[in-house]
Amino acid sequence: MPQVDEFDDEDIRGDAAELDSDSHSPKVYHIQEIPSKGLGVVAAVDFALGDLIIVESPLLLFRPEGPKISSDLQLQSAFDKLEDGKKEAYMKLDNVHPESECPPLVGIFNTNAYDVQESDHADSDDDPPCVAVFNDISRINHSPNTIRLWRASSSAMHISACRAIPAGTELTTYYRDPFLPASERCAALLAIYRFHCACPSCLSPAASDKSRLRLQQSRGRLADLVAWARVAPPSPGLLADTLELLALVQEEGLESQHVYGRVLRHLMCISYVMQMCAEGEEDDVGSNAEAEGYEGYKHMLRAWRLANGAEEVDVRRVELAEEEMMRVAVGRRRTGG
Ligand SMILES: C[S@@+](CC[C@H](N)C(=O)[O-])C[C@H]1O[C@@H](n2cnc3c(N)ncnc32)[C@H](O)[C@@H]1O
Repeated sequence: MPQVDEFDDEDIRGDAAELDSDSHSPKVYHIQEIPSKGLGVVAAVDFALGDLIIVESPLLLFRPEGPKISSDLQLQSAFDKLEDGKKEAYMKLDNVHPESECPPLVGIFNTNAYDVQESDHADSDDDPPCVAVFNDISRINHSPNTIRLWRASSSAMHISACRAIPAGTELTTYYRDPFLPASERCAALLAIYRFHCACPSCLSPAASDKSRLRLQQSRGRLADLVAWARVAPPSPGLLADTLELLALVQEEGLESQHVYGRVLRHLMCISYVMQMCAEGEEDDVGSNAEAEGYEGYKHMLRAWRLANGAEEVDVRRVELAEEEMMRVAVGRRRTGG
C-alpha cells in the first residue's frame, strides 16, 4: 500500500468483492431494443454512484496469440470447448461484420469482445490482455455511465454506476479510450463497431477535445495536492478552479475515469481545509456553500474508489492518511508554519 504522499487512486485496486452473478435477483436491469442501437441494457431500478449493477462471468475467455482479427483458429478452438448452451448464447450475440468480411464466429467476437487482464494487479505492459465475451455485458452499448472492472481473481466483470442512474436509463460503457481525440475515437468506433457515435462530445469534437485535454493536463496539478496542503493557504480561487474541472468531467461524461477520482479527492481536501480554517479563524475562505462539502466529497470518493476495485480496508487506511495530512495542513496554516 503506498503512503499518502505517493497515493494515486490507480494504486488501490484490490481483490475483494467476490460476489456471484446471482447476487441481484430479480434482475436490476433489462435487455431491450434501443432505437438505432439494436439491443441494449436498461436500469430497472435507480442506481447511485458506486452501486454494483452486474457481476458476470464470460461466455468465452482466452488469451489471443496474435492480434484479435487474425486469431480465428484460436477462437474456433476456444469456442469448440464451450458447452452447448454457451455456444448457443454466443451465436445469438450481435454481429456487425458481414460474412464476406469474416466468418460469423469472428464477426461476433469483434463486435462483442473486451480486453481483460489475467491478474488484478498486473502491469498492463507485462501482462498481455485476455479477451472475454459476455452474455449480458456484451449487450451494453457505447457511451459512459458505468465503471467496468474485470476481477481476474473471480474471472468476472463488474459493472457499477459512475453517477446517479435513474430507472429506465440505458446503461453504457466505453469501447475506446475516451482521451483519444474525438476523430480517432469515432474512426475506431466506425471501423470496429460500425456506428457513428452521436454522443454530445463526438458531435462537438473541437470543444470536447479541448475540455478533455484540459482534464488530462490537470493530472500533475491534482497529483500535487500533498505539496499544496503543506505549503499553500487555501483560497476560494482554488476551489472554483477545481469545481470547474468537476463540471468538465461531468459535461464530458468522464466519471468512470481516474481524473474523476483525482478531482473528488482534491475537492474533499480543499473543503476540509477550508471548513477547518473557517471554524478556527472565522474568515470567509471556508464558505463553500456551492460545493458538496467535505463529507459529501468523501462519500462520493469512497463509492468511486470501491467501484474501481479498491478494498474497503485500503480505502479506510487511505482516508485516515488523507485526514491526517489535511489536519497537519490546517495546523500549519494556523501557526503560519
Ligand atoms: C457490444 S455490441 C452492443 C449490443 C448490441 N447493440 C446488440 O444488439 O447486441 C456493439 C454494437 O452495438 C451497437 N452500438 C453500440 N453502441 C452504440 C451507440 N452508441 N450508437 C449506435 N450503435 C451502438 C453497434 O452496432 C455496435 O457494433
